[in-house]
Amino acid sequence: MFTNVEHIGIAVRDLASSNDLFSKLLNVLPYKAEAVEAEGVTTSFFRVNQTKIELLEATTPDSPIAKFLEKKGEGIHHLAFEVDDIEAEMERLKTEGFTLLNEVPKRGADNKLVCFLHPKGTNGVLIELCQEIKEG
Ligand SMILES: CC[C@H](C(=O)O)C(=O)SCCNC(=O)CCNC(=O)[C@H](O)C(C)(C)COP(=O)(O)OP(=O)(O)OC[C@H]1O[C@@H](n2cnc3c(N)ncnc32)[C@H](O)[C@@H]1OP(=O)(O)O
Ligand SMILES: [Co+2]
Repeated sequence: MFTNVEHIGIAVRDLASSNDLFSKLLNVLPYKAEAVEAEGVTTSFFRVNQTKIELLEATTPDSPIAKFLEKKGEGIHHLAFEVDDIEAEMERLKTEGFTLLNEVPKRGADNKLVCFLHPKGTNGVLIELCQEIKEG
């Protein structure tokens, strides 16, 4: 089940200057910075009540963020939803005809397991599913 919008992903060229900009805009400081090597990104997270903003800077030229910036410039990159059971949702969405970009949940930032859906099948919006990794 989709439970809420987990974060809005924004592709930026320079994390330091975008951190300053979003700190001024939101009047809060980022609560976390985290590199996700497998994605070739460094992320910075802001929280506004229940909503999170994830700023993403590319760390490799072949990163999805680098390609996005090349093609579209800075801007909203993806919409992430929290799900209660990512494997069940991936199965359901596959049955519904959505294209999964990874067949197995992969480790994301901010202690999550994630899966992405191809934007071609979601009206041009890159969708990310996130499930909190419960320690223990
Ligand atoms: C996981 C860590 C962190 C987290 O929250 O935990 C993240 O969120 S990391 C975020 C970065 N990682 C990803 O985005 C992984 C999933 N993305 C991909 O697999 C690719 O970026 C993909 C398949 C969406 C696009 O791949 P690529 O750019 O190589 O292909 P094309 O350029 O041919 O694009 C195909 C088609 O899709 C359009 N496109 C690309 N990116 C986006 C986007 N972010 N939103 C909407 N549409 C997008 C692109 O324009 C092409 O359309 P066309 O009409 O053919 O131009
Ligand atoms: Co994300």
